[in-house]
Amino acid sequence: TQSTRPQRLLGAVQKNATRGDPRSVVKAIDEFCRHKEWAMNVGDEKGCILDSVVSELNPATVLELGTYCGYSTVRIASLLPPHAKLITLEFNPDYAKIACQVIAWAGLEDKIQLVEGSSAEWIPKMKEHFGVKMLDLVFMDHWKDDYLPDTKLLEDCGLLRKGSVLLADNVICPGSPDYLKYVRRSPRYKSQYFRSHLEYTKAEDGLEKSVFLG
Ligand SMILES: CNc1ncnc2c1ncn2[C@@H]1O[C@H](/C=C/CNC(=O)c2cc(-c3ccc(F)cc3)cc(O)c2O)[C@@H](O)[C@H]1O
Ligand SMILES: [Mg+2]
Repeated sequence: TQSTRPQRLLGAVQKNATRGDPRSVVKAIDEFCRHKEWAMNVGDEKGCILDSVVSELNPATVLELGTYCGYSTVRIASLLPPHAKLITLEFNPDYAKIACQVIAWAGLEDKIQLVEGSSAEWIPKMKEHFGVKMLDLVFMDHWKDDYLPDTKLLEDCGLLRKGSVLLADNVICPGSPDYLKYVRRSPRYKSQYFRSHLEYTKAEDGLEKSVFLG
């Protein structure tokens, strides 16, 4: 049977990256996507912006919405302090299976909790099920129409505190206009646009960083 693109991406990681070396996993995926097959990872250019936001924040608890193949999961987790935790939600079982193996290859299983399920189902369970008190960082990279409803759900579930950071990918391409309007107009957020390019292309895209003001 034909392999899928995520399966071929995993193959590139297992062939070219060193087990236990997260940066080599990130590099192997970027090479694969730049020279073999494009895939919707945040990529190396926006990835550097992601790295700087994570490093500056030094978060103890991170939530990622939309694991896909685990590229940004590995990228974020490789920068977390020793006891920090990253919970990543992915509702496509085939993608979750690939991401799980990418995360294992990077040797980051201890920092990452991959949950197979939807944001709508699991955001309300964060506190009781994972013992999460507050989220220091949320990286949004799932369906773009769900950025806004899920942000409201995070607020309603009391998961954001003064200083919590929402970092959203693709606010230009494919775009999430309703989300952008909301965080830029709301007095409860201080929002900032980091201009960049759509992964592995010259098209404009960017990340929006929004600090919750409480
Ligand atoms: C709604 N709740 C959800 N809960 C859990 N997982 C969810 C999810 N929604 C989606 N997912 C998962 O996240 C991932 C979805 C990502 C959606 N991303 C995009 O569409 C996207 C698309 C592009 C893109 C840009 C230009 C273009 F021409 C074609 C594609 C670039 C990106 O960086 C993207 O992130 C999948 O793995 C999906 O199964
Ligand atoms: Mg994206």
